[in-house]
Amino acid sequence: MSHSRQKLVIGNWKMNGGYRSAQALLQPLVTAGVSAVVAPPFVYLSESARQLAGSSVSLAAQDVAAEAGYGAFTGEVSARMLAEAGVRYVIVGHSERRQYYGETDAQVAEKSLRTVEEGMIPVICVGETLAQREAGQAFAVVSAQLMAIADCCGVDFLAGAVVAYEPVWAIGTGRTATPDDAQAMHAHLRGVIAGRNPGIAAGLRILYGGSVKADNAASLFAMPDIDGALVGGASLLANDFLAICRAAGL
Ligand SMILES: O=C(CO)COP(=O)(O)O
Repeated sequence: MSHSRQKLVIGNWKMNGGYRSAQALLQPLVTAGVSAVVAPPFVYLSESARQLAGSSVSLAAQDVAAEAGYGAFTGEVSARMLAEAGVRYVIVGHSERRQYYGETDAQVAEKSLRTVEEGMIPVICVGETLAQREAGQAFAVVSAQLMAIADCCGVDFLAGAVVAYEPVWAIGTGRTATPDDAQAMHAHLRGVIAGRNPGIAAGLRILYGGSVKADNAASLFAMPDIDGALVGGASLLANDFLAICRAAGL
């Protein structure tokens, strides 16, 4: 059974931007009327929401607190605050958070739950390291990361989520997974979810991330199980990001 999934392209600015460049990156997207999603750093979210009001561009946050509501958690930003600021998607479990800040699958699951509780959509990131790929463990590692979320939150939870496959060795390295390699992983993940619930698997959007550029986006998007992209470096170049959105038909 074929299932039409709307493509999704998210620009993850990471810890980049600057107040002026944030404005300069958003304006061409607004003018172009493209249905893209951008994830600026927390401090730019409110101002970005004002700039994007009435446009087809949506906002994502790069992380969220695992704790709900408000409370004494210095330095944390809660899902409720993000929702109030006009955020629609939240990136959770990015490999940089897992690697540098020790985020666990359990924390990623909690953050995903908080996101949905506040009416937003979690973008759950999974991906293997180069050592894991070379050891032939890529499929096992990545499906375990995804199933940890499904086990904790329930597989039905994925109906309101997006998954991003980002092989760690392809992030910021210029070394993109080949469309065939990415497709193989996406099909594997969809198959694992289908084992629990075929309907949810068919509707689940699985994005690819890792050195997606204007010149390789179309070949990735042509793959049947690649439903869009989570773009890092190229999302900081307005024309390149726009070209990637266009390649997705947005
Ligand atoms: O980590 C990424 C997006 O979240 C990918 O980053 P690059 O596109 O810079 O490789």
